[in-house]
Amino acid sequence: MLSPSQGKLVRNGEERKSVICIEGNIASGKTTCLEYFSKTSNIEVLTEPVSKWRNVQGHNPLALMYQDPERWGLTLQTYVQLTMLDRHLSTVAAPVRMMERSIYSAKYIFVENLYKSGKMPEVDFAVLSEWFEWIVKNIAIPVDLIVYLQTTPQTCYERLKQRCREEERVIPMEYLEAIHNLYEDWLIKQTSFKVPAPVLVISADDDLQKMLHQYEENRERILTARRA
Ligand SMILES: Nc1ncnc2c1ncn2[C@@H]1O[C@H](COP(=O)(O)OP(=O)(O)O)[C@@H](O)[C@H]1O
Ligand SMILES: Cc1cn([C@H]2C[C@H](O)[C@@H](COP(=O)(O)O)O2)c(=O)[nH]c1=O
Repeated sequence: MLSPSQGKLVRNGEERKSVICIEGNIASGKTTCLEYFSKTSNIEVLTEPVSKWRNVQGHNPLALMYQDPERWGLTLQTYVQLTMLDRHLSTVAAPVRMMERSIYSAKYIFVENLYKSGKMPEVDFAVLSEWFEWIVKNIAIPVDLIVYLQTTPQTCYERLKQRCREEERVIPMEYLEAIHNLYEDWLIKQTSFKVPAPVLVISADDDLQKMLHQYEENRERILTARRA
Protein backbone atom coordinates (compact mmCIF):
# COMPACT_ATOMS: atom_id res chain seq x y z
CA MET A 1 0.00 0.00 0.00
CA LEU A 2 1.14 3.58 -0.70
CA SER A 3 1.04 6.02 2.23
CA PRO A 4 1.87 9.73 2.38
CA SER A 5 5.25 10.62 3.92
CA GLN A 6 6.97 14.01 3.64
CA GLY A 7 4.71 15.12 0.81
CA LYS A 8 5.14 11.98 -1.34
CA LEU A 9 3.48 8.62 -1.60
CA VAL A 10 5.76 5.87 -0.26
CA ARG A 11 5.43 2.09 -0.53
CA ASN A 12 5.00 0.80 3.04
CA GLY A 13 7.98 -1.11 4.42
CA GLU A 14 10.27 -0.40 1.45
CA GLU A 15 11.88 2.78 2.82
CA ARG A 16 14.83 1.00 4.46
CA LYS A 17 15.72 -1.28 1.56
CA SER A 18 18.43 -0.30 -0.89
CA VAL A 19 17.79 0.05 -4.59
CA ILE A 20 20.45 -0.54 -7.23
CA CYS A 21 19.65 0.22 -10.88
CA ILE A 22 21.72 -1.42 -13.60
CA GLU A 23 21.87 0.96 -16.55
CA GLY A 24 23.38 0.67 -20.02
CA ASN A 25 22.77 0.60 -23.75
CA ILE A 26 20.65 -2.07 -25.44
CA ALA A 27 22.46 -5.46 -25.24
CA SER A 28 25.23 -4.05 -23.04
CA GLY A 29 24.93 -7.02 -20.66
CA LYS A 30 22.44 -5.81 -18.02
CA THR A 31 20.38 -9.02 -17.90
CA THR A 32 23.55 -11.12 -17.73
CA CYS A 33 24.77 -8.98 -14.82
CA LEU A 34 21.42 -9.37 -13.01
CA GLU A 35 21.50 -13.13 -13.56
CA TYR A 36 24.90 -13.24 -11.89
CA PHE A 37 23.78 -11.25 -8.83
CA SER A 38 20.49 -13.17 -8.56
CA LYS A 39 22.54 -16.00 -7.02
CA THR A 40 23.30 -13.77 -4.00
CA SER A 41 20.91 -14.56 -1.16
CA ASN A 42 20.13 -11.03 0.07
CA ILE A 43 19.55 -9.51 -3.39
CA GLU A 44 16.24 -9.64 -5.21
CA VAL A 45 16.55 -9.02 -8.92
CA LEU A 46 13.87 -7.28 -10.98
CA THR A 47 14.43 -7.59 -14.72
CA GLU A 48 12.98 -5.10 -17.21
CA PRO A 49 9.39 -6.01 -18.12
CA VAL A 50 10.29 -6.48 -21.81
CA SER A 51 7.87 -9.41 -22.15
CA LYS A 52 5.02 -7.02 -21.28
CA TRP A 53 6.25 -4.49 -23.85
CA ARG A 54 6.11 -7.30 -26.43
CA ASN A 55 2.65 -8.45 -25.41
CA VAL A 56 -0.02 -6.24 -23.92
CA GLN A 57 -3.38 -7.94 -24.37
CA GLY A 58 -2.15 -9.54 -27.59
CA HIS A 59 -0.49 -6.39 -29.01
CA ASN A 60 3.24 -5.80 -29.43
CA PRO A 61 3.98 -2.10 -28.79
CA LEU A 62 7.76 -2.69 -28.91
CA ALA A 63 7.54 -4.08 -32.46
CA LEU A 64 5.09 -1.35 -33.48
CA MET A 65 7.43 1.36 -32.17
CA TYR A 66 10.39 0.01 -34.17
CA GLN A 67 8.20 -0.26 -37.30
CA ASP A 68 6.71 3.26 -37.01
CA PRO A 69 8.14 5.34 -34.14
CA GLU A 70 6.18 8.52 -35.02
CA ARG A 71 2.88 6.66 -34.66
CA TRP A 72 3.66 4.26 -31.81
CA GLY A 73 6.41 5.92 -29.74
CA LEU A 74 3.91 7.46 -27.31
CA THR A 75 2.04 4.16 -26.97
CA LEU A 76 5.16 2.20 -26.11
CA GLN A 77 6.65 4.84 -23.83
CA THR A 78 3.40 5.31 -21.90
CA TYR A 79 3.36 1.58 -21.22
CA VAL A 80 7.09 1.50 -20.37
CA GLN A 81 6.53 4.33 -17.87
CA LEU A 82 3.62 2.48 -16.24
CA THR A 83 5.41 -0.87 -16.05
CA MET A 84 8.65 0.66 -14.76
CA LEU A 85 6.71 2.51 -12.06
CA ASP A 86 5.09 -0.78 -11.13
CA ARG A 87 8.58 -2.37 -10.85
CA HIS A 88 9.81 0.47 -8.60
CA LEU A 89 6.78 0.10 -6.33
CA SER A 90 6.69 -3.68 -6.10
CA THR A 91 7.46 -5.18 -2.70
CA VAL A 92 10.52 -7.37 -2.33
CA ALA A 93 11.54 -9.66 0.52
CA ALA A 94 15.32 -9.13 0.34
CA PRO A 95 17.09 -6.07 1.80
CA VAL A 96 18.64 -5.20 -1.59
CA ARG A 97 16.60 -4.67 -4.74
CA MET A 98 18.54 -4.78 -8.01
CA MET A 99 16.59 -3.43 -10.98
CA GLU A 100 17.27 -3.42 -14.70
CA ARG A 101 17.07 0.23 -15.74
CA SER A 102 14.58 2.65 -14.17
CA ILE A 103 11.72 5.01 -14.85
CA TYR A 104 14.44 7.69 -15.10
CA SER A 105 16.30 6.15 -18.04
CA ALA A 106 13.04 5.34 -19.83
CA LYS A 107 12.37 9.09 -19.86
CA TYR A 108 15.86 10.63 -20.03
CA ILE A 109 17.21 8.21 -22.64
CA PHE A 110 14.44 6.63 -24.72
CA VAL A 111 11.73 9.30 -24.73
CA GLU A 112 14.43 11.92 -25.16
CA ASN A 113 15.90 10.03 -28.10
CA LEU A 114 12.56 9.71 -29.88
CA TYR A 115 11.91 13.42 -29.43
CA LYS A 116 15.41 14.66 -30.26
CA SER A 117 15.59 12.55 -33.41
CA GLY A 118 12.33 14.10 -34.65
CA LYS A 119 10.40 10.83 -34.32
CA MET A 120 8.08 11.94 -31.51
CA PRO A 121 5.63 14.81 -32.08
CA GLU A 122 5.96 17.69 -29.63
CA VAL A 123 2.47 17.09 -28.20
CA ASP A 124 3.31 13.43 -27.40
CA PHE A 125 6.54 14.52 -25.73
CA ALA A 126 4.66 17.15 -23.69
CA VAL A 127 2.07 14.62 -22.47
CA LEU A 128 4.74 12.06 -21.48
CA SER A 129 6.82 14.75 -19.79
CA GLU A 130 3.90 15.98 -17.69
CA TRP A 131 3.08 12.41 -16.66
CA PHE A 132 6.70 11.80 -15.70
CA GLU A 133 6.99 15.07 -13.74
CA TRP A 134 3.78 14.27 -11.85
CA ILE A 135 5.03 10.81 -10.94
CA VAL A 136 8.45 11.88 -9.61
CA LYS A 137 6.93 14.83 -7.74
CA ASN A 138 4.24 12.78 -5.99
CA ILE A 139 5.66 9.29 -5.58
CA ALA A 140 8.93 8.40 -3.83
CA ILE A 141 11.17 6.53 -6.29
CA PRO A 142 14.42 6.17 -4.36
CA VAL A 143 17.63 4.90 -5.95
CA ASP A 144 20.81 4.31 -3.91
CA LEU A 145 23.26 3.46 -6.65
CA ILE A 146 23.33 3.43 -10.43
CA VAL A 147 25.66 0.84 -11.93
CA TYR A 148 26.44 1.99 -15.47
CA LEU A 149 27.65 -0.78 -17.77
CA GLN A 150 29.69 1.35 -20.14
CA THR A 151 30.22 -0.16 -23.57
CA THR A 152 31.02 1.03 -27.05
CA PRO A 153 28.02 1.07 -29.40
CA GLN A 154 29.98 -1.42 -31.55
CA THR A 155 30.02 -4.00 -28.72
CA CYS A 156 26.26 -3.59 -28.27
CA TYR A 157 25.68 -3.94 -31.99
CA GLU A 158 27.53 -7.26 -32.04
CA ARG A 159 25.72 -8.56 -28.92
CA LEU A 160 22.36 -7.38 -30.27
CA LYS A 161 22.91 -9.35 -33.49
CA GLN A 162 23.95 -12.38 -31.48
CA ARG A 163 20.88 -12.15 -29.20
CA CYS A 164 18.63 -11.85 -32.26
CA ARG A 165 15.44 -10.42 -30.69
CA GLU A 166 12.95 -10.28 -33.58
CA GLU A 167 11.70 -6.70 -32.98
CA GLU A 168 15.27 -5.36 -32.84
CA ARG A 169 16.42 -6.61 -36.28
CA VAL A 170 15.81 -3.12 -37.69
CA ILE A 171 18.06 -1.34 -35.16
CA PRO A 172 20.96 0.36 -36.98
CA MET A 173 24.33 1.25 -35.46
CA GLU A 174 23.29 4.96 -35.40
CA TYR A 175 20.45 4.15 -32.99
CA LEU A 176 22.87 2.55 -30.52
CA GLU A 177 25.22 5.53 -30.93
CA ALA A 178 22.40 7.94 -30.09
CA ILE A 179 21.41 5.94 -26.99
CA HIS A 180 25.09 5.72 -25.99
CA ASN A 181 25.54 9.51 -26.26
CA LEU A 182 22.44 10.18 -24.17
CA TYR A 183 23.70 7.79 -21.47
CA GLU A 184 27.13 9.44 -21.49
CA ASP A 185 25.61 12.93 -21.17
CA TRP A 186 23.37 11.80 -18.31
CA LEU A 187 25.67 9.57 -16.25
CA ILE A 188 29.27 10.51 -17.17
CA LYS A 189 29.26 14.19 -18.12
CA GLN A 190 26.14 14.76 -15.98
CA THR A 191 25.11 17.66 -18.22
CA SER A 192 21.60 16.65 -19.35
CA PHE A 193 19.30 15.54 -16.51
CA LYS A 194 19.43 15.19 -12.74
CA VAL A 195 21.20 11.97 -11.73
CA PRO A 196 19.12 10.41 -8.93
CA ALA A 197 22.00 8.52 -7.21
CA PRO A 198 25.80 8.08 -7.21
CA VAL A 199 27.10 6.31 -10.32
CA LEU A 200 29.44 3.32 -10.37
CA VAL A 201 30.90 2.91 -13.86
CA ILE A 202 31.90 -0.59 -14.97
CA SER A 203 33.61 -1.09 -18.34
CA ALA A 204 31.52 -3.73 -20.02
CA ASP A 205 33.22 -4.43 -23.37
CA ASP A 206 35.14 -7.35 -21.84
CA ASP A 207 34.35 -11.03 -22.27
CA LEU A 208 32.06 -12.75 -19.78
CA GLN A 209 34.86 -14.13 -17.61
CA LYS A 210 36.37 -10.67 -17.10
CA MET A 211 32.93 -9.17 -16.47
CA LEU A 212 32.25 -11.66 -13.68
CA HIS A 213 35.61 -10.75 -12.17
CA GLN A 214 34.67 -7.04 -12.23
CA TYR A 215 31.31 -7.81 -10.61
CA GLU A 216 33.13 -9.62 -7.80
CA GLU A 217 35.53 -6.69 -7.36
CA ASN A 218 32.58 -4.31 -7.01
CA ARG A 219 30.30 -6.61 -5.01
CA GLU A 220 30.90 -4.90 -1.64
CA ARG A 221 30.39 -1.39 -3.03
CA ILE A 222 27.12 -2.51 -4.66
CA LEU A 223 25.75 -4.38 -1.66
CA THR A 224 26.47 -1.61 0.83
CA ALA A 225 25.06 1.31 -1.20
CA ARG A 226 22.67 3.29 1.01
CA ARG A 227 21.01 6.64 0.55
CA ALA A 228 21.53 9.24 3.30
N1 LIG B 1 30.52 -9.86 -21.51
C1 LIG B 1 29.87 -10.42 -22.54
N2 LIG B 1 30.58 -10.87 -23.59
C2 LIG B 1 29.97 -11.42 -24.66
N3 LIG B 1 28.62 -11.55 -24.78
C3 LIG B 1 27.86 -11.11 -23.76
C4 LIG B 1 28.44 -10.52 -22.59
N4 LIG B 1 27.45 -10.16 -21.76
C5 LIG B 1 26.29 -10.51 -22.37
N5 LIG B 1 26.54 -11.09 -23.57
C6 LIG B 1 25.57 -11.56 -24.54
O1 LIG B 1 25.09 -10.41 -25.23
C7 LIG B 1 23.69 -10.45 -25.43
C8 LIG B 1 23.03 -9.28 -24.71
O2 LIG B 1 23.23 -9.44 -23.32
P1 LIG B 1 22.08 -9.06 -22.28
O3 LIG B 1 22.59 -9.41 -20.93
O4 LIG B 1 20.79 -9.63 -22.72
O5 LIG B 1 22.06 -7.46 -22.47
P2 LIG B 1 20.98 -6.39 -22.02
O6 LIG B 1 20.16 -7.00 -20.94
O7 LIG B 1 21.79 -5.24 -21.56
O8 LIG B 1 20.19 -6.05 -23.22
C9 LIG B 1 23.23 -11.81 -24.91
O9 LIG B 1 23.21 -12.71 -26.02
C10 LIG B 1 24.33 -12.20 -23.92
O10 LIG B 1 24.48 -13.59 -23.80
C1 LIG C 1 13.52 1.25 -21.33
C2 LIG C 1 13.13 1.26 -22.77
C3 LIG C 1 13.50 0.25 -23.62
N1 LIG C 1 13.15 0.27 -24.93
C4 LIG C 1 13.54 -0.85 -25.80
C5 LIG C 1 15.00 -0.92 -26.12
C6 LIG C 1 15.22 -2.40 -26.35
O1 LIG C 1 14.79 -2.74 -27.65
C7 LIG C 1 14.28 -3.02 -25.32
C8 LIG C 1 14.96 -3.27 -24.01
O2 LIG C 1 15.93 -4.21 -24.17
P1 LIG C 1 17.35 -4.17 -23.40
O3 LIG C 1 18.05 -5.30 -24.03
O4 LIG C 1 17.02 -4.41 -21.97
O5 LIG C 1 18.01 -2.87 -23.61
O6 LIG C 1 13.25 -2.06 -25.13
C9 LIG C 1 12.44 1.34 -25.44
O7 LIG C 1 12.16 1.39 -26.65
N2 LIG C 1 12.03 2.32 -24.59
C10 LIG C 1 12.37 2.34 -23.28
O8 LIG C 1 12.00 3.29 -22.53
